[in-house]
Amino acid sequence: MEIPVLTAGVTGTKPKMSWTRKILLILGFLSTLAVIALIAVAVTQNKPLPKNIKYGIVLDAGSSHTNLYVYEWPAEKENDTGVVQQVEVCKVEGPGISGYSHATEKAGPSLAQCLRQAEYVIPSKQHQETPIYLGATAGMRLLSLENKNAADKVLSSVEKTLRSAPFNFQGARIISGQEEGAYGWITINYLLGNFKQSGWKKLLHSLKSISETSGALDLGGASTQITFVPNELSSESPENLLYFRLYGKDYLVYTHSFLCYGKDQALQQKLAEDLQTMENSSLLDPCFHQGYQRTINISDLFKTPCTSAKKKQFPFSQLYVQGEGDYQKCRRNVQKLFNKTNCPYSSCSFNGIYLPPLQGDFGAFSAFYFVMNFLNLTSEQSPAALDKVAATVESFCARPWHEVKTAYHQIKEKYLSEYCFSGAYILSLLENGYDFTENNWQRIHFLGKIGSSDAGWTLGYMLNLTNMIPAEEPAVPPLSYGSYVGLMVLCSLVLASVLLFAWLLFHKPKCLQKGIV
Ligand SMILES: Nc1ccn([C@@H]2O[C@H](COP(=O)(O)OP(=O)(O)O)[C@@H](O)[C@H]2O)c(=O)n1
Ligand SMILES: [Ca+2]
Repeated sequence: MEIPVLTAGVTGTKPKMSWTRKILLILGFLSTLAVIALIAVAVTQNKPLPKNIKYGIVLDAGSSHTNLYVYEWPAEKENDTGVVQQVEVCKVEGPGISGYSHATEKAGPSLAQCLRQAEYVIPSKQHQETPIYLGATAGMRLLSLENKNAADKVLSSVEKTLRSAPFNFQGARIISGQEEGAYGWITINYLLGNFKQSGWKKLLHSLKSISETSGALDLGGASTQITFVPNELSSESPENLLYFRLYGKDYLVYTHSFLCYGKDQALQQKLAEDLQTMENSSLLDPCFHQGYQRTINISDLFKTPCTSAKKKQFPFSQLYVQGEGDYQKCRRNVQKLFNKTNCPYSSCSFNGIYLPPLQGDFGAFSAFYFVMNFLNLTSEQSPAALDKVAATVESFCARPWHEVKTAYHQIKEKYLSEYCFSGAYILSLLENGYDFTENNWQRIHFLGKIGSSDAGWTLGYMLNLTNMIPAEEPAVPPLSYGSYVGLMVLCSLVLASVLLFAWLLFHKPKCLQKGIV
């Protein structure tokens, strides 16, 4: 059988390629190469680089104990919002540093174990560049009022120990109540992302010229702070007003710190007040559980500047406290700590201190959280109404001490015995002191942590001292690096397709010609 020979069009010599076809072919080849190169660049450049992490340490020297916090953040993003987070907290054994007034040289060494813990958490090659700060709060404020010399010695001892640690020592000092309030407010708003204004929120805010921040309520052992942005600007009491410019926005913040109104000093005040009308040494106390007993040295009760004005001669040296477990009576008892009679301003909290009308949501942390969390009253999903909170404290106070002790045997007796008083005190402070009502009660959010970081003043303090909160919004390129590369690849693909299409259009290859395909 003869095999048909296809000879049509074949002349024996190769057909000459036209110059336009050649250029198109070269262009097509080059754009394919460019696309491959761009994709390769996109893939390799977007691989996560090894993270460059920075660290900072803050010690919160509170009246009851000291906590050491380690924070970390990516070095490149120092000025962004919400990038700093807590990676470690270490609770120092023993009392707060103000508790070393009779053995001041022991204050510093008490911090050694937590410093070693920080050395372990932070890579050794970064120890030298890691700043370390210590801020002391109301316990040291009181000690310095009572015995300035002892307070100075405690701070020197603490400084000596911190200088001997391998970190970059930046100072150990007593912070003011104003700073404590302000830094607590900065911390929670930074962690809640309230300073960051992106997308529609930014547009909405610039239209309405508002910026929603959350107020801060901090309850310690020796002082308590209230800080928020009031609705109307008033210069009635300038010492309570602070001005901040953060991320391109102005904030006028009201703050006040009540020394002696932390929950431990408030209890001392209450007992000192009770003593004034006592004829013998035994006190039936409605703020402790029935069956609970405690003996208190009267001289200890009047040592603190919070009670010294009530000091007088008593015919007994010890006070025998017997629990009665009566919440209503306790509330009436505690309420006396808030003097509402004189107010030289348009409105006051108590003791003649200016307080503008409450505004917005509040984050309540430290002992506000510890106590409410113990009483199971911190659920964010179904926040309890004020009457439910009062009923819960009331029924807890009514439980006999032996029952409470058995039910919560894992909790230290000192803490456990005072939750009834603390619950009543918190309600009295918020209701009688600050005038929270059933209408705005649910705007209080009891928070322990936000993300991985504890709510408290320490983070705000570090952000401020390391200049990590810029006054102006950092200029950011309109596109992220990834989006830029992506867009480049897309453009090249479009270009390549256009070229290919042009080539097909002007130089129809045979396979596309009618009749063949
Ligand atoms: N787990 C905890 C830890 C502390 N606390 C209390 O929280 C308060 C912390 O106050 P603090 O030591 O920071 O004192 P300030 O210097 O802030 O007034 C103290 O009254 C502690 O007893 C608590 O109730 N439960
Ligand atoms: Ca505190």
